[in-house]
Amino acid sequence: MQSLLPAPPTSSMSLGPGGMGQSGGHAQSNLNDNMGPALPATSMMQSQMSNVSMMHQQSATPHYSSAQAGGQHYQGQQAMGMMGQGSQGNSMMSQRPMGSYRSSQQGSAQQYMGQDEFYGEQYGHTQSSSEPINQQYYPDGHGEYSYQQSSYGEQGYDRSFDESSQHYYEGGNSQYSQQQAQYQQSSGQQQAFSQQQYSSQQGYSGQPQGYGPVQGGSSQYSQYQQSQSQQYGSYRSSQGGPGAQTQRPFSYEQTRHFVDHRRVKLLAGSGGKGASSFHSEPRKEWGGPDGGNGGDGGSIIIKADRFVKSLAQVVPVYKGEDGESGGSKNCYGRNGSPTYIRVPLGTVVKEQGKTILDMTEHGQEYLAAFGGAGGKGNRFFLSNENRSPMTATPGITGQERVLQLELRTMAHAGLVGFPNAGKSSLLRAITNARPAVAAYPFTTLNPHVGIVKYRDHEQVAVADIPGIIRGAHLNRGLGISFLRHIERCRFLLFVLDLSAPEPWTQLQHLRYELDQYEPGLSQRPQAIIANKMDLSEAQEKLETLKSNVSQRVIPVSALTGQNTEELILHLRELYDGYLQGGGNG
Ligand SMILES: Nc1nc2c(ncn2[C@@H]2O[C@H](COP(=O)(O)OP(=O)(O)OP(=O)(O)O)[C@@H](O)[C@H]2O)c(=O)[nH]1
Ligand SMILES: [Mg+2]
Repeated sequence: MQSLLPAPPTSSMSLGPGGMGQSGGHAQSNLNDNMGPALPATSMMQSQMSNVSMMHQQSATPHYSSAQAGGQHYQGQQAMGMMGQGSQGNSMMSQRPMGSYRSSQQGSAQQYMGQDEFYGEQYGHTQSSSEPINQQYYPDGHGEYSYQQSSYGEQGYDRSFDESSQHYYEGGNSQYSQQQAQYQQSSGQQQAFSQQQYSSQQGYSGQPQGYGPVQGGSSQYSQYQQSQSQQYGSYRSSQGGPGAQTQRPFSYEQTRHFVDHRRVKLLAGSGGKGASSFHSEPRKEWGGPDGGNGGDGGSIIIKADRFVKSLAQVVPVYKGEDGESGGSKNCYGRNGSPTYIRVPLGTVVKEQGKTILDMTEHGQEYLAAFGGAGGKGNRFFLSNENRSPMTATPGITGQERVLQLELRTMAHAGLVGFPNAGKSSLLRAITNARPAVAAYPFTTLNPHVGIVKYRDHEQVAVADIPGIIRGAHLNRGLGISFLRHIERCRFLLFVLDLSAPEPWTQLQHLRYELDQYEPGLSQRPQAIIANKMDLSEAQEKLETLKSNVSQRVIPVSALTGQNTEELILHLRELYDGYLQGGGNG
């Protein structure tokens, strides 16, 4: 069994773009093979490219140089970070005039790098480090922000620019970034571009504010703040209780981009109308009806894509392309092209609360809304009885649906514990995943997935999810919305903090919260991990803990790496048990 121990952990993944997972693409296929039918291809798609920052900059260049909008997005987000400092937002801008700074940039790639430098100036941090050690700069949660920033380049690796540019802004953030980009730009030409980009990329309409010419920084900004706070008002209510609001600074909502549920309205394209016309040419006055049929409307298709990490880029409304109208001379209208909604693997499609489909395989498609059939031209109605039909029918309206999309992380094992128990530290200790670690609660805001690789090439995916606290099922803390991510985990690793006064009560509370979310969830195959064994008081508590629980307790120290081998081996035992059980139970 000892030979199964991995050498050093070599691969990892991060679910959210905020993660710093480092697995290469090749690891994905291996894991997919091992995940069994219940866990196909899942978390693999969620892996991210290695984040050597110099490589980011290099490889980000083609992306950004090909689309200027990227620079604008990024600018907007940087500006958000600054504004996250509270009232410093404006004053910082005055320290460094953004307009002239931007206008001196020659291309988007340079803008990107320039901002990096600018960011470094402001915060004393650059993206040159692959470690998410930003907490030293942002003890109040800005670490998460900068962390997400550093993963920006990673996004560019494995997705088209459009996807990555939309990815970072949940709800109104994209609007915000556009406005901010506009705000920062002094050139009228650039402003025009920004407006155009907005309408074409985001497809929003009726958002008057922020689209006119810049009227002066402060008024524009205050206008923004109003709309932004409204947008986030609704977001907060769906995400977390009052605890969540007080725990995180304002920038948390601004920069949060991992989205695991979306409600989408789908309006498939309507069919084009049929034409009514008659052929006419010299010496052939009554040439008969020649009105062509209209084209069919474009359908809307949901497609699972392993390169998509979250539902952040899914917009609230999708409108399919309408079919073209038929024309004279028997010309048929063109069919509307299908519209694709790309979603991560593990997305569950629901309608009115009922699960319709589970998107678990890369490339899997679901035709969610049918386009309407095109109308018939008058040629269609030609018959022996009626030699000159005038009738032409309009196209049929496309199907309309409202669906809920829910992302559920797919991993073999889920780390469950109170905030600060050391879940992220543990994931770092046993895999190469690099979730942020800090001494304040709720450091982790998105699920992260790391891979434990064994010498026989088996791979076990371990998910780190945000901390759960007592009353989480009543939406305290970050609530239990994240529990949906461990719903699919085949086994649970309860991480207990042995520096807490009574770690065993933590265990009871965790089990209770899990069962409140889904009865029986806490009964999955599990191990209890007694973390922080390096502390002096831990040994004594370990004995009490062992006497209080019947399950196996594995004492470890995520900080020093002490006894993590036992954990890795036990993980493998659980995994083997899962495979023997058919791989789906
Ligand atoms: N002494 C000691 N400290 C630890 C150990 N593991 C984690 N810590 C510290 O505990 C604090 C919290 O660690 P995290 O890994 O961020 O905890 P978490 O469970 O991921 O926290 P949330 O993300 O907030 O839920 C950090 O300051 C770690 O350095 C350990 O084994 N020993
Ligand atoms: Mg954490």
